[in-house]
Amino acid sequence: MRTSIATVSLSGALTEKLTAAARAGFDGVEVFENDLLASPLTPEEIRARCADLGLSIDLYQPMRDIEAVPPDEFQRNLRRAEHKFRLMERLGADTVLVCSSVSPHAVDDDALAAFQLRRLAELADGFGIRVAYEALAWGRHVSTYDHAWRIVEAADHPALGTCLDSFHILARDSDPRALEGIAEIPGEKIFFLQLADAPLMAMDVLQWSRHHRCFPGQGGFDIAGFLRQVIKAGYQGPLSLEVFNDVFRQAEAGPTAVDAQRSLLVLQESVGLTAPPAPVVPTGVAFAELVSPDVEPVSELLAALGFTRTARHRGKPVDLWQQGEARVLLNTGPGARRDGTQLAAVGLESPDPAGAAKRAEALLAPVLPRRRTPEDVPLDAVAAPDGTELFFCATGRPGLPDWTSDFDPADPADPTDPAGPTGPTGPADTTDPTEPAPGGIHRIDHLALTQPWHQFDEAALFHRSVLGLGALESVDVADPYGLLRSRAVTNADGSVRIALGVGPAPSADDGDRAQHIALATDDLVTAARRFRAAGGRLLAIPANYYDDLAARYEFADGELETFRALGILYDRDADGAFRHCYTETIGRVFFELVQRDPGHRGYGARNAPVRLAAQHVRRPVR
Ligand SMILES: O=C(O)c1ccc(O)c(O)c1
Ligand SMILES: [Mg+2]
Repeated sequence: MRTSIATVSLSGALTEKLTAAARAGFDGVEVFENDLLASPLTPEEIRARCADLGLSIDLYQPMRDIEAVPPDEFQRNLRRAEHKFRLMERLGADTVLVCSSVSPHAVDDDALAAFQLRRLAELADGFGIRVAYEALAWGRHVSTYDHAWRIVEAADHPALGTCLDSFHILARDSDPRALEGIAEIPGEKIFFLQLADAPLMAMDVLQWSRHHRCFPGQGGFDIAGFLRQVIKAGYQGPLSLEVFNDVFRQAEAGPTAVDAQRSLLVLQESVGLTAPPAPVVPTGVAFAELVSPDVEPVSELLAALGFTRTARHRGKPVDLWQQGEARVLLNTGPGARRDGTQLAAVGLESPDPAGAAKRAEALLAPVLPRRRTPEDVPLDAVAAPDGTELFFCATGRPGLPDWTSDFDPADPADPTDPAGPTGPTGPADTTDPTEPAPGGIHRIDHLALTQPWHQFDEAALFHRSVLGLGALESVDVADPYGLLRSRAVTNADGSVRIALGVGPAPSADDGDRAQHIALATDDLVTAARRFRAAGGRLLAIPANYYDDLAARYEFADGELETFRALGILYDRDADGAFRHCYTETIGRVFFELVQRDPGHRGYGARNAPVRLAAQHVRRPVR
C-alpha cells in the first residue's frame, strides 16, 4: 500500500521534514497546519517542493471544533473552513481531517453534528475536497470510532467519510472484539487511516497521545490486528503515520523517517501485504570486536580474564583473543585513536549470511561493503542504528565465507609479533583455548549496547525486525544521575542476547555510553578468583548490598562472604539464579562475568542501580 507520514512526526522545518520523508521512501505526507503556518514558503511553493520530491499531499490537518455547535457559531466555522479549502486548493491537497470537537460549546446532539458535517461536506465538495471525520479519544461528545462513523453515516454525503486513527481507537479499547466493527464500515467511506503505536501506560489519554506515540511495533498496541480489520473493510488509501513523540520531535528527521518507513514495512509484512526476504535468526555470537588505542590495558584485561591471543588478521592490526566459544577481536587500526575504546562490531552466527543481509537491506539497514580490502574474505554486514557493525558469520562452515580465514594463527616464534601469543602479560599458553579451564569462560553470555538517547525505540524495532530476535519487556533502572532504560532482545535458545540500553541524558560522558561484554562461566567464584590472581580488578560493591542480600535469600555457609569479598552480585527468580561481577572500564567498555542458571532469562536488572553507582564512584566527579 502507499505510505504516508504526518509532518508532525518529524523534526525540523517543513522542507527538512519533506526531504526526510521522501528520502526514506514515503509516497506522501499529511501536512500539519502548524508546519505550514511556520513555513516561509507559499502554499504553491510547498506544493511544488512536494511534487519535486515525488510526494503527494494526502491530508491537510487538523480542522477543529466544527460540529454540533449553535447556528451562529457554525456560520463562523463554515467561514473559517472556506478559507482553509482555498488554501488547500493552492496546496493541492484534496482531503481535510476534522477532529471531533473538544469545544465546551459543542452539544451532545448527533443529529446536529451530522447535519452540520453534511453542510461542511457540501461546501468542501465545491472545492473538490473530501472531509475525513476523526474521533479524538478525548473528544467532548464523540470519542469512539463507531460513534464518529454513525454520524458520518447519518450525514450521508459523498464528500464526507471517516478517518481511523489507531491510537484513538486502541487507547480507548483494545479488545479485539471492539475492533470488529471496523470491518463493517464500507471501505470507500474510510477516507484516511492514521497509524501510531504507544507504550501501554496508565495516564491521561491526551497526554499519552501528544507525547508518547511511537511507530508501529515500538509500543504495546496490536497495530497488525487493527490493520487487518481496516483491510477487511476494503480500505484502499495510504498507510499514514501520525506520531506525536517528544523524542522524535528533537531527533534528526532523516533517521527518524527511515525508522518510520521500516515500521511500515514490518507492519505490512505482518499482515501479509508484502513478503520481504524472511528473517534469518542468528544462532550465536561469533565475536565481539573492540577498537582501542589502548592495546596494552585491553590486552592485559583479556589475558587476566583467561583469554589467549590465538590469531592475527593478515592485513590489519586486529588480534583474535579466544576462550572456549568466546571470541574477542581487538582492533587497534586507524579508527581506534579517533573513537577510543569501544565495541564497534558484533559477529552473529547466521544459518544464511547472504539471506540475513538481504533481509536487512529490504528493511533499510545500511549494508556495508563486503570486502574492506581485495584480500579480505567477502562478509555480509550491516550497520545497526547506533553504528555498531553487524557481521553475519558462518564460522568454520565449509562452503561459506569464513571470517577466520582472514586470520593467521599467532606464532609464538615470530619476532615481528610484539605482543607474543598470549599478550604482554605472559609466556605462551599451551592449553587449547577452545577448552576452558575450571572457572573458565565458555561463551559470550550477552552484549550490552548503550544506544544514543533518541534511538532506543528504533534500536529495539531494528533488532527485532531485521534480525528476527524477540524483545523482552523494557525495564527502568535507577542510576545515581538519572534513569536508564534497558530492553533485551534474544533468540529463542538464548545463544544471542543483546541488552539495549539508553542512558539518563544526552551526554558526551563515556560512562553514559557504556557498552559491555558479558562472559559466561559455570563457576563464577573460581573465575573471579582467577581473574584477581592474574592481576585483574573487580568492581567493589558496597557492604550494604550484601546486608540486603542476606535479608532476601538464604545462602550456604560462607557463600555470601565470598560474594562480598569478590564483588559478586546475585539475583534469583523462579527460573533460577544469576550471579555476576564486573571488571573496570576502559574507554566505553567493561566486561561482566556471568554464571546463569540454565532457565534464568534475566540480566540482574535488580542489581543494576548498585552496579551503576559503584561505577560512578570510580569515575571523575562531573
Ligand atoms: O492531538 C491532537 O489534537 C490531534 C490532532 C489531529 C489528529 O489526527 C490527532 O490524532 C490528534
Ligand atoms: Mg489522528
